[in-house]
Amino acid sequence: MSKKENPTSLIVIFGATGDLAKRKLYPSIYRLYKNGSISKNFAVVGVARRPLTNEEFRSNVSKSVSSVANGDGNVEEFSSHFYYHPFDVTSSESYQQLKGLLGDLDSDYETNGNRIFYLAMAPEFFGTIATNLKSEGLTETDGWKRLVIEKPFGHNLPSAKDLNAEIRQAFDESEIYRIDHYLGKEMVQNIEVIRFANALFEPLWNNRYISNIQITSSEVLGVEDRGRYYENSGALRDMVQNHMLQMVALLAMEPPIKLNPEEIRSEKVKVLRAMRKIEQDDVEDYFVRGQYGAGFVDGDQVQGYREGNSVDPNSNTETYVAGKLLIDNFRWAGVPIYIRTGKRMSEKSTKIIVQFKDIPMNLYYNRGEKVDPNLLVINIQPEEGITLHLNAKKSGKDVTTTPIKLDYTNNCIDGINTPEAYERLIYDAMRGDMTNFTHWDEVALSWSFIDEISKAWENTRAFDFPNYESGSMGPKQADGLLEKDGFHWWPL
Ligand SMILES: NC(=O)C1=CN([C@@H]2O[C@H](COP(=O)(O)OP(=O)(O)OC[C@H]3O[C@@H](n4cnc5c(N)ncnc54)[C@H](OP(=O)(O)O)[C@@H]3O)[C@@H](O)[C@H]2O)C=CC1
Ligand SMILES: O=C1O[C@H](COP(=O)(O)O)[C@@H](O)[C@H](O)[C@H]1O
Repeated sequence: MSKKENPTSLIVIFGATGDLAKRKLYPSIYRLYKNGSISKNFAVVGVARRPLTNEEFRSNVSKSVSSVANGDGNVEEFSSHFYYHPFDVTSSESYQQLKGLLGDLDSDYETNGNRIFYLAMAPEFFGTIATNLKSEGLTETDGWKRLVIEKPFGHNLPSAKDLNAEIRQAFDESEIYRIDHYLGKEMVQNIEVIRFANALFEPLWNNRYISNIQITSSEVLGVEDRGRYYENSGALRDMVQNHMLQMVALLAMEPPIKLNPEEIRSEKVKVLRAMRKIEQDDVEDYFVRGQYGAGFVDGDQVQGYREGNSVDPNSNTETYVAGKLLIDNFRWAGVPIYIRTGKRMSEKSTKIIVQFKDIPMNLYYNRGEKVDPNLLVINIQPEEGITLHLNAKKSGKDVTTTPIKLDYTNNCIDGINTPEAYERLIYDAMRGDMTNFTHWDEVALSWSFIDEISKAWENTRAFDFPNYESGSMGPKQADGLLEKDGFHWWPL
């Protein structure tokens, strides 16, 4: 990993007029620029088809960073580093002109030939772009070259393998940065620290003391205008294959011998390998799917998934998934990890709840008192922090118990302004730190787990769809998953 703190580079963004570039990438690069994390020796080249001049492009970039710039006077200076190069990425001839532009900018901005190619476009273009970058000589540079790839990385294991083989013709694995933006979130990165820097937790982090783990990532928004993409994806591919399984891997991995990308990835891979594969015939016992119908969100009536743009009125696509995962290794045998994620739920929230086993004998039972289990809650978003649920004595003369909470909230501490996930990840890609990007082995193992479930769901219609109302916490059947093991989703 490079130790350089102010990296210099050209960043070529394919998909420069798209939603992701405008909403996430430009504001993140601006924040890096504003807080001095990247040197002034950088330039960004935007690629997309629509005809824009450099001036029009810069003005669009300025608009998209205005919400994070808060009226700062440096937005124009920032936007002056942006260049626009319109072409259709499927036409190989246009890459030669781009090559010329990059050569000029390399010398104008003294970027030492360092290049990031950021693919923020529909995945069907990923392979073509990588191939053309190589065949047209854009990857021949005096500095380093890196390919940053957005999700989804394939649609299933065979297509992911094909894509990987295609991009590996042009880039080495050590140059491929597969984005999973959850790995850039402050509290997802904190999982390792909470586990490995606290004597209080690490000795208890196993099947002797933990009864189950629950990971919930709920969204209030529906599928909006992404119906075309989502119809081919569903919640399983959109959220579980990547973000949810990455959180599982971080929660369950063994302590790495060193905090370097290779060692961390190797431990995550072992977790994914140990995850019990679910055969198609058994999917119903472990997974529940849902699709939202009409309902109310913040008091407003909203339509169901099937009424959305570019969605089949009889769609079989799931907008909600709950599942029970088992990791068959020494540490985790017998501890279910429940996951759930969905759109149009009652709140936007991502949380991990670690439920500890009950104490061997409850001295307070005799008095008819129930003692709650200890819970460690890792709040990923919107609040960032941890809450520890304990039991203590209720104030007064009698010895009775009361649940108490120890809370740590990042957002409440003055001066803490945690970087956006994309801000961190772009910075890491510029510094050459691959820790928070997914290695091919992780992608492949995740797909091989997910493929069995998606095959089972594609082969059987969900006759009860839509089976949850917009604004609810998902289908009732998801409660059954935990109830049969004697647990329930914690409503925290
Ligand atoms: N939007 C989001 O919040 C998220 C997006 N992603 C991923 O990021 C990627 C981009 O998503 P998003 O920004 O939403 O997509 P958009 O549809 O908003 O943008 C697509 C971009 O690709 C350009 N484009 C399309 N076809 C061509 C072509 N043949 N040649 C050159 N440019 C082309 C479009 O510009 P033009 O029409 O001018 O050619 C546009 O700039 C996808 O892989 C998506 O899965 C991942 C997580 C979140
Ligand atoms: O990757 C994706 O993530 C978002 C949810 O991300 P978050 O950071 O807002 O939790 C999800 O809406 C989208 O469908 C999916 O593609």
